[in-house]
Amino acid sequence: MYPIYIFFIYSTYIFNFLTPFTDETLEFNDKIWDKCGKELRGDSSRDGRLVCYRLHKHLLIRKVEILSSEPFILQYHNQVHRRLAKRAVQEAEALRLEQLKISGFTTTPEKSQVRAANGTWLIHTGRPSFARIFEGLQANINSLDLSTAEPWQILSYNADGYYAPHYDYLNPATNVQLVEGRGNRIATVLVILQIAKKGGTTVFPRLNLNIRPKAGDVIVWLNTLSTGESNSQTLHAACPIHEGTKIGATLWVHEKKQEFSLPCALTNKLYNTKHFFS
Ligand SMILES: O=C(O)CCC(=O)C(=O)O
Ligand SMILES: [Fe+2]
Repeated sequence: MYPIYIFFIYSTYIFNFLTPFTDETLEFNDKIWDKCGKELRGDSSRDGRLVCYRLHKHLLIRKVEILSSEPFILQYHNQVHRRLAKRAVQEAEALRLEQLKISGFTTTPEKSQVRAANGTWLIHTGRPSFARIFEGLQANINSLDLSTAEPWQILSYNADGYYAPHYDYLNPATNVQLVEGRGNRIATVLVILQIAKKGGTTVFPRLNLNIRPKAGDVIVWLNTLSTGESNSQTLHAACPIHEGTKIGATLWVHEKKQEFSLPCALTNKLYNTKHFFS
């Protein structure tokens, strides 16, 4: 069992050099972008799996869709109220969003960067709307302790913006301090604050899944198997924006502190619904 870390060193919040786990040269080609324009439902088309559950604390009904069971990908519908999402967009726009540097490799020189978006980091409670969204997420996602997440990463993609195929799982060799301190990025929580008029879906090419969320939806997925190994099926990308601006805010949640809510890997390498909705 992992030692329990109570304090995290804030100096690890200097993140601009963080790299997604792109050791293998990823295909950055039209085949992946082709999937962007399609209705691809992954394995969720096999049977209807819309799960509704009641949040006891707030007496609210939530609708959660299981988009993929392996890896586990959930869409929380209308998790963030429209007005709150709008206020968060205004707060995000008032921050200094700049082209965040991120390194990686692509195979086409004209798209030589991994991401074309403006963005910034923001601590969880750094702005009132973001603090409320964070609190709402924590009340809904019982199985993850979000306090181990890195600060919000707010991304604003304008026309022609995109985020090339990548894993959120970090390369432990190049992110030693963060991975040793908190473990790797076990989960990603992506809050959609504003959608583009055209384009900008979130695609998981290896799962044949192209997600077209609404503003206020939250997509949650697990980047690892329950053994802690990275799951290469989680390769994903933000499709190019053709019109309008897409704004999202991501929490990358780390392994440490999740020991008691998620299963040990004694028999089963995979997570399932009971770990999320019990
Ligand atoms: O904006 C998206 O659709 C994807 C964002 C993403 O991959 C991330 O924040 O890690
Ligand atoms: Fe990502």
